Amino acid sequence: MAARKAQHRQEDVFPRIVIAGAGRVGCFVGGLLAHGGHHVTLLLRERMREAISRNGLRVSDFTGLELELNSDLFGMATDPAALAEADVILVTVKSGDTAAMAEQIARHAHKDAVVISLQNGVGNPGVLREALPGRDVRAGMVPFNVVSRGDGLFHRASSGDIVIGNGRRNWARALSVPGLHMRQRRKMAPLQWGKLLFNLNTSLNALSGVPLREQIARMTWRRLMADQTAEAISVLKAAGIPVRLPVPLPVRLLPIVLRLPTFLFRHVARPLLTIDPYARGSMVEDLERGRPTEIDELQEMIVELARQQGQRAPINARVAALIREAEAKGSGPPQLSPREVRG
Ligand SMILES: NC(=O)C1=CN([C@@H]2O[C@H](COP(=O)(O)OP(=O)(O)OC[C@H]3O[C@@H](n4cnc5c(N)ncnc54)[C@H](OP(=O)(O)O)[C@@H]3O)[C@@H](O)[C@H]2O)C=CC1
Ligand SMILES: CC(C)(CO)C(=O)C(=O)O
Repeated sequence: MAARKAQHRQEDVFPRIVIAGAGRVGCFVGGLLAHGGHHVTLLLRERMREAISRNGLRVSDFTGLELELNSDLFGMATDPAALAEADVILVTVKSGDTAAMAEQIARHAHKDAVVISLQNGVGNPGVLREALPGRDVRAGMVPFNVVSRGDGLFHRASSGDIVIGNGRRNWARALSVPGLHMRQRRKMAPLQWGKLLFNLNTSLNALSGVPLREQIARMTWRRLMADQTAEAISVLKAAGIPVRLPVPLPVRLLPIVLRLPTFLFRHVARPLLTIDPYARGSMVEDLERGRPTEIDELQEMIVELARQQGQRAPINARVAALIREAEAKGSGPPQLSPREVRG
């Protein structure tokens, strides 16, 4: 009994964290947690393990933070059996890999491990919960952008704190470390939908191939973003889905702010969000690497909801079709202009 209590106390102070699917978000978050003193194992693909073994793991961010992690500060594993040691599992695979990762968690992880989805899209926590009945599975929302700058360097290119669903234990407090802050929230769904509204631009960014900051600075792109967002907001409203943006701005004002002239837009957006020149949406790399994108979790969700409401969502449908075309071609971001995207 005393030994069990002591073990629990150990886990409270030093939880063992496994990053399930360490790519950009996973290596950045895992790197900072390890630097902050946590016991971290990156569960990752062999090609990622090799790259990190060769170059080391480095993390940087838009504030100028730069860290080089000693290899003895974190573990790496390509075998999902590594999940067995976890007290906390942070799921950072793309949505198409969630079901397979959930199966691996069900097979290897102990039942008390908390499972937190740090993914985009509103469906992933449900996929995890279905495969992991009775376990503490929480939704999470990562508002910031992480890019791989090569040679084991994972760079956070925009601002915002991670938000996770609440539960028996305040894991947000336990997992906050210098450079990485997390908050808990009771109702995650409105925030996940709000992040989805932001992520509709991730698809536009992949179609343009332009750095995110440059794209947002262009009025013609912002008008398209505004029209696409307004269409999605109207669909979500008709479906009765509450939405909360990841920045302190009422949802209905988002299209209005996007349509402001550039000098005014900058003035309004600056206190809400910092984006540095490295930022590129997470779908760009999917197209570059010929991998399936997360379009089913983004524009396709809006198109399907519109269909259910007897509405149409032509801009979202057009963007989804263009992404599918680019996926099928396999030759990377098609570098379309806003006019070409509108068709
Ligand atoms: N990057 C960003 O800026 C942001 C991303 N997000 C979201 O976070 C999630 C992760 O995105 P991101 O980090 O960009 O994606 P990445 O593709 O960079 O990382 C996911 C990694 O998981 C690996 N993987 C998949 N299945 C397994 C498995 N069973 N075992 C081990 N490794 C596995 C993938 O390998 P392989 O490719 O070989 O399958 C890949 O290396 C997505 O939902 C994304 O939308 C949210 C906010 C920002
Ligand atoms: C860049 C960001 C933060 C918003 O588009 C993102 O979530 C992504 O790239 O997937």
